[in-house]
Amino acid sequence: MTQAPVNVTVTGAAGQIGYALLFRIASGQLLGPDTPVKLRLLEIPQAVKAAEGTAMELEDGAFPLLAGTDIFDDPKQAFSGANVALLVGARPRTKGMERGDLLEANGGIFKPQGEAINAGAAEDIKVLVVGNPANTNALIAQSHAPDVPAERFTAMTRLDHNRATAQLAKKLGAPVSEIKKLTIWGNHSATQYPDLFHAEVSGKNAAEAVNDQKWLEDEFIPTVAKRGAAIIEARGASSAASAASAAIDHVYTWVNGTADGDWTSMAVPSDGSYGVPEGLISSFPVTTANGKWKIVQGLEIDEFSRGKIDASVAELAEEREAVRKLGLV
Ligand SMILES: NC(=O)c1ccc[n+]([C@@H]2O[C@H](COP(=O)([O-])OP(=O)(O)OC[C@H]3O[C@@H](n4cnc5c(N)ncnc54)[C@H](O)[C@@H]3O)[C@@H](O)[C@H]2O)c1
Ligand SMILES: O=C(O)C[C@H](O)C(=O)O
Repeated sequence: MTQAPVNVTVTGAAGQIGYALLFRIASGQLLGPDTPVKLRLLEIPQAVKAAEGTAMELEDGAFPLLAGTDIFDDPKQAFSGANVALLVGARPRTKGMERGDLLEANGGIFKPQGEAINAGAAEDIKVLVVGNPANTNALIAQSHAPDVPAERFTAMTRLDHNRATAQLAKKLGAPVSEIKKLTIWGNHSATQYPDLFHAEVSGKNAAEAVNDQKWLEDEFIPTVAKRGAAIIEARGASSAASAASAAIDHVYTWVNGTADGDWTSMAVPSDGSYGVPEGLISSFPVTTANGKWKIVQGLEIDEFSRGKIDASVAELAEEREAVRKLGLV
């Protein structure tokens, strides 16, 4: 190890995504094979013991890039000096819980975490929110970190992006590596819009290669948008390894850059591009370079896509209104 370790804070470390994520971070897949990492795990007090068990297993992995693991139940300590923060721990929806209750419960998590990031994270902090409702949780955290540049707060739609890539590859019998420029627009929810009209398969337009609007509308979009629910139905628990894998992809791409001629999907604070109200944390096509993301500009949006993007963005605006009323942003 030649460079100083990068501090990676992971919340919800004893949860199922945490279990799938931490070993991949320790093995170098989050930041690259030359970057040592120090893990800072945040859990609620009742789950600290389980997190300690995971830390023992991390030790037993003898990962050359893992410079240590510390466990906290206090956000201020966990985010102190953090260079990368993966906000995975969230309050799941339970029976009888309304959306407003869920937003309020998560406000109790993401407000203090935003404040802790503001108070003590490193200058170059990059935040990825995975815990649902991810876009609005990211907005809550970002609103409570006024000294951190807003663009450092992102939410995860990479899992949706990867799901859409896999579905398209299957439909066309093409390798996933041939699929480029796919976009998820909007919210990480059933209203999200996976866009094939700008995507390419082996250099050709994906929507033209599919040439089947019925499949696109009746199968592709609902399959991708409702995949999370389908996994819960099949597994009896929400996606974990694929979510962890997407979190790795999201941060790796943010830090190491998108390939020439390609882009990825990230939920980022809108600058008003494509008519998405400023400040909403909405998914866009983005390129990344030198640790910074940029929304891809100048794409033509046809009427069909416009309607789908507007519907998902309207849901994000409603969520923002709901958390505004709760005094959370
Ligand atoms: N954005 C996405 O694509 C995506 C995909 C899958 C899952 N998710 C979401 O990710 C979240 C985590 O999923 P999971 O399967 O790991 O859940 P889980 O219930 O297995 O684990 C969540 C962990 O978070 C911890 N936690 C709760 N409050 C916390 C707090 N204030 N600080 C620190 N830790 C806290 C819990 O103790 C628990 O260990 C859920 O909200 C889930 O809906 C998002
Ligand atoms: O946890 C969920 O509700 C689903 C999850 O966001 C997913 O997309 O798999």
